[in-house]
Amino acid sequence: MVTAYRHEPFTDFSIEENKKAFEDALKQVKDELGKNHDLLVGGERIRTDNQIISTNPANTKEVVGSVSKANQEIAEKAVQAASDAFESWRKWNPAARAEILFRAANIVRRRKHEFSAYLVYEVGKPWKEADADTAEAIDFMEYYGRQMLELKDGKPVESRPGEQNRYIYQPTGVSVVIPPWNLAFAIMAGTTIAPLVTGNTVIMKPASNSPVIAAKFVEVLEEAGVPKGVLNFVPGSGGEVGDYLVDHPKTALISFTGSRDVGKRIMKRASEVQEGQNHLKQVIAEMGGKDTVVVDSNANLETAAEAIVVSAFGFSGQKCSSGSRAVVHEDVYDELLDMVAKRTKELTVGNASEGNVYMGPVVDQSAYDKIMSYIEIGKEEGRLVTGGKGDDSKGYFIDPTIFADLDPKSRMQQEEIFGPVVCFTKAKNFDEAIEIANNTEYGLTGAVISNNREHLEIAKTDFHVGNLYFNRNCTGAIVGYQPFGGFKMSGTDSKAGGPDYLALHMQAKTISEKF
Ligand SMILES: NC(=O)c1ccc[n+]([C@@H]2O[C@H](COP(=O)([O-])OP(=O)(O)OC[C@H]3O[C@@H](n4cnc5c(N)ncnc54)[C@H](O)[C@@H]3O)[C@@H](O)[C@H]2O)c1
Ligand SMILES: N[C@@H](CCC=O)C(=O)O
Repeated sequence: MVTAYRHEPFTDFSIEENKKAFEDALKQVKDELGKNHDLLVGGERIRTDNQIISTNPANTKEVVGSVSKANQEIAEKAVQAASDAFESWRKWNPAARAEILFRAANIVRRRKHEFSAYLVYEVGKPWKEADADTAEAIDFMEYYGRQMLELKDGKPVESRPGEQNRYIYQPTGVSVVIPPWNLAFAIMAGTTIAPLVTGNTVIMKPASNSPVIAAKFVEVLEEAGVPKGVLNFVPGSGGEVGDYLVDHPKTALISFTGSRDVGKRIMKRASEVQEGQNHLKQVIAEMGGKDTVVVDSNANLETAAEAIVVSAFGFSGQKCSSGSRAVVHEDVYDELLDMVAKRTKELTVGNASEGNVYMGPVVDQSAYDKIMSYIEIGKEEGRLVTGGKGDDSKGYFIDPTIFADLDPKSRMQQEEIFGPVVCFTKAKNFDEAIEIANNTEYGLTGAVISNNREHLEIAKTDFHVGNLYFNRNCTGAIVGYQPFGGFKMSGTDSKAGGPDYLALHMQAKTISEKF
């Protein structure tokens, strides 16, 4: 019997002992930085001349580690290894596969701050965000392990006299897992272990900004007992290795999380049936967001201000769930804008490996340049209220930025910026606010801050997002509590961390016998 699932508690860094433990972990990891990490194919470690160098975005001179880079030849070996290993792994007792996840969860739990410290160095996470990312990775292992135990004998269907019917799940095959860099541990881990625990074999191609944390997790899964060939670790360029793996005729399942454009490309390529391929590929594609916090006329404005700041600036706005739009009833617009600006000016920005801060850097030069160019667009399309400055001399720092008075159709209110920028738009009434909230191509998260029950009921049916939050921020879904995934161009609504997720990695089979 396993214990009931409960999400991993977050660390309270206001407690001196916790703060000290985290500082110790940062020191320990600092001493380890710069190591080489190998590829893993068929259980064999491979070191290549071509390396991905991962650096700290808060201090670009600091090398976090180097990771061997695969080419198409190595990718091909990985597919063959995964295909061979599938023949035995698919027959493993699902409970034994789940036990590997429980073991892995405990390995990570025992070294929790160490993994979070890697996230601080590799993607510039503030402590709280790093701690939440590691906690979510643990949650995925604990939750999916338990989900597999529930699904292992299939689901009940009716039988009739003289006829017995069964409905069971079987693994799909070779799975290609392509995670993003932002929830660098949680999403990478969750999307890797879901196909594994359901009996598929995996080729994981990490994001190039976060390959070291992925390499560390691969080590954990090996230690926990994942057999050779079942998990293959193949860092490489999206265009070269990513396309190759997506196109491969032996690929049965693709689990992608990332931007809309790459997601669309993968969907299109995966639908092409290749020579020698006698199946259709299953694709999970979770993509971007342009998420809105709607504030009603009778809202508690303290709650609203807090929700907007947390949604917009948590992890520097680099979450698909980030609330980059605030749509506010005209009666409270000016007052709320002032409150949000005041809070925003108090936020601390800096290098989280040197001390705890609210916001770290953005992830790389190209993200920095893109966000700064949106800030210029914002100055033309709206009114700069606070922020707007950046400094990339040591790391990629951008001040938390607010623009006001944006047209709902402006580029700032339509395009995913993926940085610490929130744009305010005024609405005449609640209906108009929901209409504006729905007017992008995305449909991932949204929040409504209101004390009007009727309006909340309207939002339940009319606010078209996969994750809708009332009187709170629109980020931070917890595994097993708020299954996560979006509508429209935000993706396939797979609901990671939810009860339907594992089934997407399997094929349901009906067996009917006449006696
Ligand atoms: N909906 C969600 O659950 C969710 C979660 C996190 C991030 N995101 C989205 O992810 C984006 C940020 O992440 P990102 O910058 O890593 O996204 P990205 O699309 O640039 O990259 C995601 C992954 O795809 C790989 N890739 C790139 N080109 C590829 C190709 N041609 N074939 C195969 N793989 C390829 C990358 O190497 C990376 O591993 C944002 O748009 C964000 O909203 C969505
Ligand atoms: N699941 C995360 C977002 C993942 C995307 O970046 C959240 O709910 O904030």
